[in-house]
Amino acid sequence: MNETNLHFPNIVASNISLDYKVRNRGGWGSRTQTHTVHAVKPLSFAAHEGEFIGLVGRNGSGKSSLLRVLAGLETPTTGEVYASSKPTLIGVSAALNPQLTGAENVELGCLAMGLSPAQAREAYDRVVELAGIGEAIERPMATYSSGQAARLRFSIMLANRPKIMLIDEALATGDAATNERFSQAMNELLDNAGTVFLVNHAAQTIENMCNRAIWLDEGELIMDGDAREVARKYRWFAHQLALGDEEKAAGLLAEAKTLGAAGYVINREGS
Ligand SMILES: Nc1ncnc2c1ncn2[C@@H]1O[C@H](COP(=O)(O)OP(=O)(O)OP(=O)(O)O)[C@@H](O)[C@H]1O
Repeated sequence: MNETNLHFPNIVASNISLDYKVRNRGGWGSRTQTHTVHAVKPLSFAAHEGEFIGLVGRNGSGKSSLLRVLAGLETPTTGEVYASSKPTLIGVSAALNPQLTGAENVELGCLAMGLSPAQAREAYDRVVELAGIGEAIERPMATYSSGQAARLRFSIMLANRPKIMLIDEALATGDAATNERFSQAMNELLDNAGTVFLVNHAAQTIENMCNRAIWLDEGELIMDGDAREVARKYRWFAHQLALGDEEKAAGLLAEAKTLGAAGYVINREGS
């Protein structure tokens, strides 16, 4: 990615946070209590044209919640999101019908996303080729494996050529050839001044695909910077946790935080 292309922000998140109110049911005879989960703690960033941003963090760290706020599916508890066009969250807005064939769903999905019938017809071959599910395209979607369904859904969403795309784990299900095609499709989107957010548990995927990464832990923004640097630090942290060395992991987290977030977005533009 050419650094000089990184100019205009497509999304600005200003001091956004998200709390969920959760009702805890106690044991037999005890009263129901309500408590608050701080899924995303106040954070800010700007995401620019041409940026492919990976979100990393352990389970429950707030990655999906952040995507839902960016997509406008959750109202942030504090702060605001400004976007240059409506972000598309993969998997949510495709109103697909499991009783219909993949081919019929391509048509339905394209129309549901606002393409005209002529545009839907024009997009059809592109979508089917990108999904790469072969003859299964003529079978009802109810018969699809979860990977095939995810690939078709993903390809339909791309047919609309969204400028801001939010992807929650969708790529985890593809084989190497599919992922290669998806990566090409996304590079096209990035070259056309788009911005992509990708949640993926594999730090390696983030390192390979993204040019920037944000690391969340317990809803807090730990690091925001070069994908390679963030992914490597996160992987080392996760490795220590997996080994059961919580003290070392806590030290790495604290160190990453000091390298941290502040200034990355503002400084990198030289503005
Ligand atoms: N609808 C909800 N109601 C209440 N709490 C929720 C809800 N959705 C998520 N949470 C809580 O918010 C926190 C962040 O969850 P979130 O799904 O955003 O994490 P994540 O990083 O995407 O996790 P994972 O990697 O496991 O998918 C967790 O503590 C989770 O239990």
